[in-house]
Amino acid sequence: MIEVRDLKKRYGFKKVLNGVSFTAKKGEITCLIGINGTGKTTILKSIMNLTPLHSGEVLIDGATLNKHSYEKIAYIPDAITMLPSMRIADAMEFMSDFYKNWNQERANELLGFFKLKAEDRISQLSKGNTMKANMLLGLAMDVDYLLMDEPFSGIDIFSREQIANVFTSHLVEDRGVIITTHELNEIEHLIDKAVLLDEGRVIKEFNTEDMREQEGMSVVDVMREVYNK
Ligand SMILES: Nc1ncnc2c1ncn2[C@@H]1O[C@H](COP(=O)(O)OP(=O)(O)OP(=O)(O)O)[C@@H](O)[C@H]1O
Repeated sequence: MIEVRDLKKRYGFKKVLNGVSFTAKKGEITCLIGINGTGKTTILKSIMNLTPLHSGEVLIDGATLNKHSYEKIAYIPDAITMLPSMRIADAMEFMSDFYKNWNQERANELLGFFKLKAEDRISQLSKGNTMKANMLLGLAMDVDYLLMDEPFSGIDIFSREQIANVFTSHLVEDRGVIITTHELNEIEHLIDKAVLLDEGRVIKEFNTEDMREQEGMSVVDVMREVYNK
């Protein structure tokens, strides 16, 4: 389980995280939801220790972040970090050289799943295919937890559906996923837990199935209730 405890973060004088706490379990998809600028990316970067925190802590399977944590967790940012001149095959080779938990077999399977060609150059990929290549590089890692920042942002409905399908496939299996979004349409049915954020705070955290069964409310219903106040 990933436990995020009372994260506080400022950029200069601007408070971005005002005491964020939530948990994300293995085998579940946890979705961080909030409008632009609420701090979703900052939370993911904090979990990965990519940005210094003012206070708070993150525990991965009960332990504070240490060098072994990175063998358990992969971060898929909202833009591909490989050089545009690289072919997808070069990017895969780079990952294989760099990370010992790179799984080439899964990477090859993901190529087929996303209908990508290994010989294509990153600079020549469409936006949707760039996002799929980006996801491939993260999903092919043998890790217990995946953090995905806005995987559906700005891409067409067919690519969004294709990416959504990956969540129900064995390629995600029983891993723990934290995903951020400000649009829920394609993934509402996939998520196990919703964490609603506003101005750097968690304003509601709930299990989506329980909410449906006990209150008869979808995630979008809860969002309308919470954000339209
Ligand atoms: N490096 C930085 N320096 C200063 N301010 C920053 C920096 N990075 C982010 N911010 C500010 O912190 C706030 C939270 O940003 P963050 O990217 O975490 O939000 P977000 O919820 O992921 O937004 P989006 O949905 O647009 O991706 C924003 O107001 C943003 O302008």
